[in-house]
Amino acid sequence: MSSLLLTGIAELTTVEESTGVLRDAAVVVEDGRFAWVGRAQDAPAADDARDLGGRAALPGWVDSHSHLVFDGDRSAEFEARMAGRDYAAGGIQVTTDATRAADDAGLASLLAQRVRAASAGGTTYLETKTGYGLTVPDEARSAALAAAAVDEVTFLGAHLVPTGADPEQYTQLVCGDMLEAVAPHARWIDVFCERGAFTPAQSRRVLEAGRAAGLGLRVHGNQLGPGAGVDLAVELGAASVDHVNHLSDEDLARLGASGTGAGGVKVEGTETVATVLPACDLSTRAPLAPAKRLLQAGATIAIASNCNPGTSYTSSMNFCVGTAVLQMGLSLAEAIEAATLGGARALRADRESLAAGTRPRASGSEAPIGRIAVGHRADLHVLDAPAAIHLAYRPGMPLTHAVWRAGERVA
Ligand SMILES: N=CN[C@@H](CCC(=O)O)C(=O)O
Ligand SMILES: [Zn+2]
Repeated sequence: MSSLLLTGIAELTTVEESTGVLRDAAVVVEDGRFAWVGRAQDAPAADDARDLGGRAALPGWVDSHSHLVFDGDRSAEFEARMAGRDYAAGGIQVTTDATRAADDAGLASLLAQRVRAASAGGTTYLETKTGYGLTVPDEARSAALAAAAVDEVTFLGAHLVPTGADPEQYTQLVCGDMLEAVAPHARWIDVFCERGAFTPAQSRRVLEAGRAAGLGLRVHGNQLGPGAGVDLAVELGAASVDHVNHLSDEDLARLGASGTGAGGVKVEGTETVATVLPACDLSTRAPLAPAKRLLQAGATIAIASNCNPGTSYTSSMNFCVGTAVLQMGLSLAEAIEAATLGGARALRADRESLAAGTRPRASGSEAPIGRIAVGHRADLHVLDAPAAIHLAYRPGMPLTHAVWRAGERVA
């Protein structure tokens, strides 16, 4: 396999403690992984070389929360929200009806377009969820399509109790036949633990059933109001609890104690990551998740797009990171780490070997992601700017210049 030397990197944000931010840097890529990282003046020879022209580079974004398998349009719902209506979970049914009506080829094509758009925006590792099928065959179809298109698949049959269904019977279906049909395509199970969706008791049943089937746990929690999502996620050892807009002091303390920051568990790979979704908070006019306070409490945080047609119709991680800096009060370094290594931690993909009993990733790749370090997957995002702070300094500008995923140029 030939090696590639990339030089002309004015600023390289490695998200790796030992190297930090390097000026006048270079990397060597070989066999889909970083083989060398350092100052350009010290770079070894390689088979090919390319000069990036004095640009900034950073790890590819790890988008650990999206819902990309859907059809239909909900722009009218969004417009009504901008005119003052509140967001309610019930809108999920509108997308579910349109998704069920789509044929396999049409749905696969919509998904492929969305994955391409994410990739063109610097995302090199992508999770997506089911949750707009809500019948056994429709959820299995969504999971199978997702497994062919993204790196990580999450079963979210517990997204909404479909119209006309009995909540207890539907929860039973999710934990039984639906889980059995979807599990072969998925690595994770998730539940929307919220008023209007699933109660804490139903959520616990779903998560415990998923765990018994060998899936890792994720939770949508504390989005629309205070609730039991965080408590449940930490108690059951979920890899991530997402949204986290409405947190009590106890919730902050729980997430702090289960994170790898000051006073936290310090055992990487066991933390419950708090995933914040800045674009969703803007689109629903929700109070922004307290990302800075979570960090101060010792929590590990991730930033993700939550791309979906109801609450966050963007896969732009550049936008999410810029917003986290501008609106959530994170420093640039904190925001970049949350959108790269934080996402990798939320997917337990920041280390080489998978924990015993964990299912393989849909992408089949086992190289660690989220940092620019020797041995890590060569996921590189090059900006059309000399420094990464341009992500917040010039919000909304087309700053992605080039993207390498596992050593292959994808944008
Ligand atoms: N909150 C639950 N699910 C999605 C929204 C789904 C929808 O409204 O279609 C979310 O993460 O925001
Ligand atoms: Zn979501």
